[in-house]
Amino acid sequence: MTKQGGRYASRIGPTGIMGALGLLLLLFLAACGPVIWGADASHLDVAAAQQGPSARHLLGTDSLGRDMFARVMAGARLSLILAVLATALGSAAGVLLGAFPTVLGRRGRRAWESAMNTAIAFPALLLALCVATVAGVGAKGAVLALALATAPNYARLTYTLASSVSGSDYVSAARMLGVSRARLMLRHVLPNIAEPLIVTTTLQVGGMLIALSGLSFLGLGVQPPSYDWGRLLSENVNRIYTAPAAALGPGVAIVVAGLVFNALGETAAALVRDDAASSARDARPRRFAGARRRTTAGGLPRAGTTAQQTAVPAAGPDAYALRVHDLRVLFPGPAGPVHTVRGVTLDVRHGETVGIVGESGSGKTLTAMAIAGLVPEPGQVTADRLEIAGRDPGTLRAPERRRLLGSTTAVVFQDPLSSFNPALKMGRQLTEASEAHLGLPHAEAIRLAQDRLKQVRVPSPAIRMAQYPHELSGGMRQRAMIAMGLMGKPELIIADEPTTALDVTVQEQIVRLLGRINEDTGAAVLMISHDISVVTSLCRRVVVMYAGRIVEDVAVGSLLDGPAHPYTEALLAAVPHMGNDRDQPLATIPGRPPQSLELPPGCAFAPRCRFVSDKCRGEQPPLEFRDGRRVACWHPRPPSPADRTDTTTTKAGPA
Ligand SMILES: Nc1ncnc2c1ncn2[C@@H]1O[C@H](COP(=O)(O)OP(=O)(O)OP(=O)(O)O)[C@@H](O)[C@H]1O
Repeated sequence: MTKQGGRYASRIGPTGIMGALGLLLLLFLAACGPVIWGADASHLDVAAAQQGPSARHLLGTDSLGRDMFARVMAGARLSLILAVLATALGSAAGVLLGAFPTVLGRRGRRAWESAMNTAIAFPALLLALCVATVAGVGAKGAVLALALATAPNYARLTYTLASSVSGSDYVSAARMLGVSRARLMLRHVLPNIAEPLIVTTTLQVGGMLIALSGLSFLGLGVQPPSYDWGRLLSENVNRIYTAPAAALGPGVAIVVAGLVFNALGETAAALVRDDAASSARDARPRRFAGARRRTTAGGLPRAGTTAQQTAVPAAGPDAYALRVHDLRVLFPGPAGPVHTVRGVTLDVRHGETVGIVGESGSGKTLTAMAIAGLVPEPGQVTADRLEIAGRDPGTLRAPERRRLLGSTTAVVFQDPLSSFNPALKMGRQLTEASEAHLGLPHAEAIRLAQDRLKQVRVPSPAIRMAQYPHELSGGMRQRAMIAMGLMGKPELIIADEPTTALDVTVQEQIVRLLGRINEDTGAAVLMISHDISVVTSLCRRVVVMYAGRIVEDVAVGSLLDGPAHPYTEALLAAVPHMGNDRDQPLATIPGRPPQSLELPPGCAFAPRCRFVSDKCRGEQPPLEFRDGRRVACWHPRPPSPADRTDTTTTKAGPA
């Protein structure tokens, strides 16, 4: 037995072993029951009618003298086949129905949810009885009725599971590569929800067997001369006090078979739970694993409000990899709309490296996700202008938009593990977009993927492509994610905290890799980080965000000479460096960033700023171009450090 096989066997436990043995017995009965006992089961012997148990007739005989034991054994085949058939039909219809909303818009999904909730609220057995009566009394009608009655439950389960998976980074990554909705569902969502669906289906077979027996018992299922356990029970139940064995035989068979399927389902569920727990343990060192990321569908910007901020200096129309003017993202909330990104204007030239920095919650990620069309619902995105590589994705039809984003933009997410589909090998994920968009033959797509992996210095690309994401180290996965972005010809690489989940040495390698790709391919890089020192090591320009707005946009050289916004100054002062006096506590920024719902009327940084004036509290400063940078402050700091005497930071005392 392999190591893996041994590990599973040791985790199956007594319930699983009983279930497995029971399943073998049921399979044997289904395959051989009618062959071995079929003749006895239908042999009429009126002289021996209605006998009690004896050595010849273990369970006695029925009213026509047929051997009840033989009938119970031979009846197993029809009982089991009908239960499996009804479960298969119900689950297949339910999964299809549950996957359907993924191709619907928001309104369509709402209507679907209401329809499903109504269908689920209707009692399943009552529905089955109605359908069985309408579809015709008999085995076919009973199977159809029960399949129809269980489909809505499956549909809702599939929908709920699919919705949770669609929020994961790897689905966003695949969406970003332009993978169509149907393909997303088939290759990325369904394989990852298969386990709970299989567990539910196994449990369902037992329930279905009991329900079908119930319909046969009521005379709505299997009709004579055919018989299943429910039918046998119904024919002999009137003798329960005189010859109980004849009635108890089929009853016990139903209960035992139900228990076998329950034991199998429970064992499968326990194995799935164990696997989930061990993957969670494996993932623990990745600091933010699972805490992220609200990126699923979400609209692309529509033209909306007027620009309120000063754009960066003019350049030719072809000079930009990205142009975004007055970008806004809001989420409807119980206390009114929550404005999370509030009028961001940002142009990135071809080949430029721009870093977005700011504390947690400043709107960095949502800005990037809005650009990539990945803001989760119910987020609403508007912009005066949004162009990637000179084209506005908002004006394109869905397939063209997918193609544009998939071929011109690459997104590197924070957690390299959650960015890949755990159910697919690396090779399939890397080649997917180029096969779908560029129409490359499979062999060529594989060659391209291997080239790209080499380009990002992943050793032995052919071996890596045959592995699953969890078999690669964190740094290697992040390189592979970058390679995946390079499968097209990206003009813009959006890297959302690409190093946060990695250890320090690997962080440095990834930052260097992004720099090299920028030089080699000329792709612009938009790097998001809360660590200003990581950004300055890669980027030539730094955009500082606070409370959903840009407060300073400055070249790295000028920034190191001296920041203009007190918030930028405070961020820089809070970076620990080798020159720090170890006896002194680290500098921190006093106070905390405002919540999106409680933004002050004036400058959002005012409550934490040492240079605050009445004007700051009352009026929001516009983002204005001055001294070669953009800054939103009523009291910008002098450009030269020599002119400064104050600091906005305080020293954190020892705990
Ligand atoms: N799906 C959502 N629904 C409602 N509010 C959201 C949603 N996603 C983000 N926000 C809010 O929007 C604001 C900006 O979030 P965003 O993730 O862009 O911040 P960030 O600067 O990237 O922070 P971090 O570094 O922690 O990721 C936060 O206040 C956050 O709570």
